[in-house]
Amino acid sequence: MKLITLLKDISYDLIMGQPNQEVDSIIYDSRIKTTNGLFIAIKGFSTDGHKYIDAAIENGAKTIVVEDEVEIKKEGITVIKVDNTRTVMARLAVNFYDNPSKKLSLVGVTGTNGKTSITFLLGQLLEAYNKKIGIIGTIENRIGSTILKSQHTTPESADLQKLLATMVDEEVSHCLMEVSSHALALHRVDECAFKVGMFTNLTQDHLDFHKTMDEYAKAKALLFNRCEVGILNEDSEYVQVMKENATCKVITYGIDHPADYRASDIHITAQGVTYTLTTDEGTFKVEIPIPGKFTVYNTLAVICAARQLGLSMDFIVEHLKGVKGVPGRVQSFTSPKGYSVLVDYAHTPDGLENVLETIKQFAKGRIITVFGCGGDRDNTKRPLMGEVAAKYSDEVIITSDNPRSEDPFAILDQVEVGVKRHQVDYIKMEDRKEAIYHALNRAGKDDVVLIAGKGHENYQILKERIIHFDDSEIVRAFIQGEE
Ligand SMILES: CC(=O)N[C@H]1[C@@H](OP(=O)(O)OP(=O)(O)OC[C@H]2O[C@@H](n3ccc(=O)[nH]c3=O)[C@H](O)[C@@H]2O)O[C@H](CO)[C@@H](O)[C@@H]1O[C@H](C)C(=O)N[C@@H](C)C(=O)N[C@H](CCC(=O)O)C(=O)O
Ligand SMILES: Nc1ncnc2c1ncn2[C@@H]1O[C@H](COP(=O)(O)OP(=O)(O)OP(=O)(O)O)[C@@H](O)[C@H]1O
Ligand SMILES: N[C@H](CCC[C@H](N)C(=O)O)C(=O)O
Ligand SMILES: [Mg+2]
Repeated sequence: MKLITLLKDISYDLIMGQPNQEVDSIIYDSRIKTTNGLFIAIKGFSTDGHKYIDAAIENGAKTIVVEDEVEIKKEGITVIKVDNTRTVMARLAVNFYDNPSKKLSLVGVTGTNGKTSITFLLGQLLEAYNKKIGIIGTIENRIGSTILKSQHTTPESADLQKLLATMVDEEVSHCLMEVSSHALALHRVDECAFKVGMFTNLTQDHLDFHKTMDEYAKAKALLFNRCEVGILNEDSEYVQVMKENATCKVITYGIDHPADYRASDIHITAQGVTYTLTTDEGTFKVEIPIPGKFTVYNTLAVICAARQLGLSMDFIVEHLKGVKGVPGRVQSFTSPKGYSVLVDYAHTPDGLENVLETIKQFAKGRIITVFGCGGDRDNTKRPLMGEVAAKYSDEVIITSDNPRSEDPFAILDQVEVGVKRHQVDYIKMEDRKEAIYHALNRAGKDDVVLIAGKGHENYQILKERIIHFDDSEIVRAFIQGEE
């Protein structure tokens, strides 16, 4: 494609070279080899892409897009200067891939917790309705039955538009995408046309990045400027921020407050939830084989979205009865010794509180919680998660999550500060496998062991390397050894 075609709707200065330059790919990482690549220099949090322009040219880039003045010695290079390379990257990618989000029904889900769960549940309903779906999110990216590895919950704009274009080529009719607050703030989803946007909830996380809850909420609210219909949780204390910023039609769901889709008469057991749904279409009995009050919220959102996408209420209610749980979300195992184990992805104070509240409702014995907190992430959530774990558990084992570049023992100490706020038996065991074994060895009949924080993850990110690590695999092997 010619550079001049790509620059449609972008204001820029041509610093050197020629606008008819051929462009065969859009990249933001100099380490990628190209023939006629267009390299965009992004000022990041750890480094500045402008430093890698020579490396990008060495690897085949012929066009460079910059924010700063740069000196380029090599001949035959075209340089374009713009005000903001992140926003321009999104526009260039949309032009390069011919605006793929307009060619399918794009559903975006934002909120602190529940995004993955909602995309998986809605995906199951749409597949039952014979639609070919795409998923973009934390666990994986998926095109029909083809699974692709995901690096981020929401990809960078250039990668995202490429993925959406592949979905269009593969005749995907609906793409269900998790939209993280980082993605909204860092312009990864700029220029995407969402048919439906969904808001789950907003509780503490990512304050290392957003600094305040208000800034975090405002980032989430950006989604509701980009969609046709916004589906909002009326029970969230941040729903007003979403509404104030929404330029789309709004539909609400909730339990505690009047809403367009409202659940009442809720029953929660270890096997699942049932509730009565009231909408302007009437009253419906809903049954879902996944436990947790959050399952009520997640399915209310899913039902609203499915109605917007044209599925009938009868179809939705019938198929929700048979949905499969989401990998690593309240995934349960039973030991022949009579205790049960839940592997769950709760990694925020609210997520952990929700899953522990659910366990409390059905646990006949003691609750033993094994968890930790990720490194290089919001460190203010660590004592809060410790406090929640101690409040609901009979025993707490503080261990490592993904320590990343941090000292794992220091993270355990920060969690301990919160654990100490309640009277509870606790121990710190840095090695996560040992910690899980310790918990399982101590569990007796009717006890429930919660292993939280890593859910579906099959790796552990340490300072120097990433190792294979899978909570479910460890639990399964341990329980098999008891048979
Ligand atoms: C805060 C954040 O999101 N940072 C992401 C961002 O980094 P950045 O823009 O600061 O980039 P940088 O590393 O400083 O580099 C600047 C530029 O130089 C380029 N570069 C760098 C080195 C080189 O040799 N050549 C080169 O060209 C880089 O490609 C980049 O374009 O862009 C990078 C490239 O895509 C990401 O790897 C990086 O993710 C970091 C590692 C990260 O951990 N992000 C997490 C927090 C994240 O995004 N999480 C959200 C939410 C999770 C959730 O709650 O669901 C997600 O959507 O996954
Ligand atoms: N609606 C909800 N409200 C509160 N907690 C929830 C909700 N749904 C799920 N959870 C809890 O949060 C954990 C994470 O859920 P899920 O993976 O669906 O969230 P997410 O928004 O995709 O998270 P991430 O930010 O990591 O992408 C679950 O394992 C469960 O314990
Ligand atoms: N999407 C979240 C996931 C956290 C999962 C937890 N296991 C961790 O590594 O902190 C994040 O990137 O903050
Ligand atoms: Mg997710």
